[in-house]
Amino acid sequence: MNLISIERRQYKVMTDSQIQIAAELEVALHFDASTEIASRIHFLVEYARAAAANSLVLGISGGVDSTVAARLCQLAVEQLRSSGMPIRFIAMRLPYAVQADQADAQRALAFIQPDEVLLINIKAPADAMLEQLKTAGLRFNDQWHEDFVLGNIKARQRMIAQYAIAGATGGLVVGTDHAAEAVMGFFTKFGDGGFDVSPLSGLTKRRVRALALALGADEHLARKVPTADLESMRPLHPDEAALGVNYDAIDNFLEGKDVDPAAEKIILETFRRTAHKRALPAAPAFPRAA
Ligand SMILES: Nc1ncnc2c1ncn2[C@@H]1O[C@H](COP(=O)(O)OP(=O)(O)OC[C@H]2O[C@@H]([n+]3cccc(C(=O)O)c3)[C@H](O)[C@@H]2O)[C@@H](O)[C@H]1O
Ligand SMILES: Nc1ncnc2c1ncn2[C@@H]1O[C@H](COP(=O)(O)OP(=O)(O)OP(=O)(O)O)[C@@H](O)[C@H]1O
Ligand SMILES: [Mg+2]
Repeated sequence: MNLISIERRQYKVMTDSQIQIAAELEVALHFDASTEIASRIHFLVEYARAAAANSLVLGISGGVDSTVAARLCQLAVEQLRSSGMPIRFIAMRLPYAVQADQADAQRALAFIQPDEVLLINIKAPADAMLEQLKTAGLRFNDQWHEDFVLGNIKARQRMIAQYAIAGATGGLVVGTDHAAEAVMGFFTKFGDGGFDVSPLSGLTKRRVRALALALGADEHLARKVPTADLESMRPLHPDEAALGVNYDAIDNFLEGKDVDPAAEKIILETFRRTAHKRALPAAPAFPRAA
């Protein structure tokens, strides 16, 4: 069988929804880790040059997404500096008190080798906001509800810290969103969903892990269990438990492979429900003057 017929056969089993969503999220049919690394560094280099940015800024959690995005940033700024542009990569540690997997964040920093590391503890400002909301009269259904609301405040507090540093240094905030999170709307709107450049766009989770390994990260970082780690009542709660479907199924869906019908149903329902998170703010459509 030649290459063309293999490709056609793979494409043929994709459902209409798979084709439409993979196209919307720009998931490539083919993947080669070293080509992806080169093109994503090239993107960061060209964008930062055109924007005349003095810095790239990104939070480092110890998870594989920020590990990969950060290493791409560091390699991009090194390339820019070698061509005479003064730009640095600022890695931000943004724990809420002491994070349970802080050793992994240190391990990630050792791998990334960022120009600069800034540590901001987000507990005090996040707690202060929650307290003010409660003082103003906000009531929660139960402790889980309160913890969930605080979780999104934490994600937005991290966004505030990153934009403060980017604003003060003439830099750009880097995001870690990729297709496997985007399809599920699994991010906090204007929290970790708020950024200027998105070097992992279009990748599935297994492709992010492949980039990690190709960049030289160790197996522990590359294979780490994904966690938003936003809930104080459930530290390191795995994304897959929260999503109700595993990343293998999400990746298979996006890469046009066979997916269990129950998993596909969850993915499609979640994709539709979270459309607003991938869109510009809703606005009235006024008829245009002729
Ligand atoms: N139809 C609609 N049209 C326009 N806007 C709409 C809307 N429905 C809700 N909204 C707005 O969207 C808000 C809800 O969205 P949002 O605030 O994001 O909150 P929400 O989607 O409820 O929660 C965020 C989810 O993402 C997860 N997360 C967050 C951060 C990082 C990660 C990770 O993977 O590491 C995961 C987190 O665990 C949680 O499950 C509403 O409060 C409302 O303001
Ligand atoms: N404790 C933290 N310190 C600094 N940045 C954080 C922290 N927690 C989350 N972030 C930022 O929010 C982003 C979104 O979190 P997310 O959990 O999706 O990614 P990750 O932790 O890098 O990888 P994974 O999804 O595999 O856990 C991170 O990539 C990182 O930039
Ligand atoms: Mg994480």
